[in-house]
Amino acid sequence: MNEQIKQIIGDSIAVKQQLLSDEAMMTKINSISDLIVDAFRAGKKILFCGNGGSAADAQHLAAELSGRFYFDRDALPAEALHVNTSYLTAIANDYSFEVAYARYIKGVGHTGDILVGLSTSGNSTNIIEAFKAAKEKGMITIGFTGASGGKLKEFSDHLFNVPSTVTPRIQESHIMLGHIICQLVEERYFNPKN
Ligand SMILES: O=C(CO)[C@@H](O)[C@H](O)[C@H](O)[C@H](O)COP(=O)(O)O
Ligand SMILES: [Zn+2]
Repeated sequence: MNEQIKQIIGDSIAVKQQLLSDEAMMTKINSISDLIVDAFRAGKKILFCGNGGSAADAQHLAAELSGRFYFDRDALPAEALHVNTSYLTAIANDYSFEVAYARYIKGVGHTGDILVGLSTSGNSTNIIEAFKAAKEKGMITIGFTGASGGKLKEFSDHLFNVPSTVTPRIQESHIMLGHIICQLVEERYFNPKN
């Protein structure tokens, strides 16, 4: 029993250890954080989307920015696309779940806005459709996926493909990467004097 638990924790650490030793990953985290800061300075917003646990990650990360993270400061324009359940259930019921996020992007997306999609497989159709709609709107797309990147790779301007094929292990690294980016964005945008 304890061995199984240790195995799972070890597997999660091993994925993060790979990220830790990936210098290109450090560079990418830095440059994406700057890209998001630049977008906010230009009056743009960031949207997040995902399914299941990744929907939870999407709203978690959006709230770090729209709320507060490490210190008190003004809100940043960030939201997750699934949080309006009346919208989501109506569109899923009247059209299809596949188009729910894409339709929202068509309504609110503008050139230079950023769309972050979290999909461990990289193959969730509603996320891919959202990325296609975002590209048509001139938005910047950032994919968070598993090792292969799946179909989302093709539609991602920037890709964080975590080196694992196991959904929960990938998600655990997604939220770590997302937290790091939110911290860097908050520090760089507000430049606290401490
Ligand atoms: O949280 C988990 C598994 O850890 C699940 O809810 C998981 O997110 C769902 O099965 C998703 O539908 C998987 O979609 P995706 O990551 O392949 O886009
Ligand atoms: Zn989960």
